[in-house]
Amino acid sequence: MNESESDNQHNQIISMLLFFIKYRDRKRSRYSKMNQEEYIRSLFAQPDEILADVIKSIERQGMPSISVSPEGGIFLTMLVRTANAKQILEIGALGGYSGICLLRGLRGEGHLTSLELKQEYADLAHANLKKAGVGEQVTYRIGEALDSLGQLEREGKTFDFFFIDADKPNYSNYLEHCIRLANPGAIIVADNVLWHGRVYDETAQEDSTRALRAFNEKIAGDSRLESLLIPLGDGMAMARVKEK
Ligand SMILES: C[S@@+](CC[C@H](N)C(=O)[O-])C[C@H]1O[C@@H](n2cnc3c(N)ncnc32)[C@H](O)[C@@H]1O
Repeated sequence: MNESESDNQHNQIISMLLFFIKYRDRKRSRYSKMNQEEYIRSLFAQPDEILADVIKSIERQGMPSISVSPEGGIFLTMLVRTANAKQILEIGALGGYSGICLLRGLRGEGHLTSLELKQEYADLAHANLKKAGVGEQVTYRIGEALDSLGQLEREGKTFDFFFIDADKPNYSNYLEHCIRLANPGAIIVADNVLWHGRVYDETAQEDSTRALRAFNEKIAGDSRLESLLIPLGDGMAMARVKEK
């Protein structure tokens, strides 16, 4: 072996060793820099083209990026399916992300009534639900959700599943309406109830924080409900309306 061949062989061995060390370290550090949310998401939230397009459409329209988290969306689908819900009420549509997740949980027949303040948001949500193949199973009611809820009560409508995800100061009012509109055994879910940890930071006293604290106390203590707060995403409160 001449000098240049020996150098070549030496370089090849070094490259193989470096490759081995890099591969070993990558395997070791797969999870090391993840937080709890990223860990859960990496395992359970599979790439989803339909939902990714919803997020892109929201950004394109300059709307706020405040859809439910991917794992929260999966949870909604599973809950609707497990509850065997047929009639669903959503408060806060935005671009339709949660609407798609809720409708995915239906076993065929069923309907989503979605309350949204802004016509242009409901229009985008409806377009996205149509693209997802569930556009026929939704009705949007535009305006203040409290007005729409009163209207639904006057019409004698009832629901099996509720998702509260709109203005935080009204969460307790929304809960009261949902209980009145609930079929026995109905499920009520509300998003963002940990409010990035502010609800248990007693120095945090903004209106939304105080309202969410009051909501958590109400849903935890209401004798008409069985309830729990699940630390998923930004916190999801969940309750089952007891049979009377
Ligand atoms: C957090 S976003 C909803 C996100 C949506 N649930 C999702 O995950 O795809 C809140 C939505 O509630 C709507 N909203 C806010 N205040 C409202 C009100 N008083 N009545 C009805 N909708 C309201 C907003 O316009 C916004 O679209």
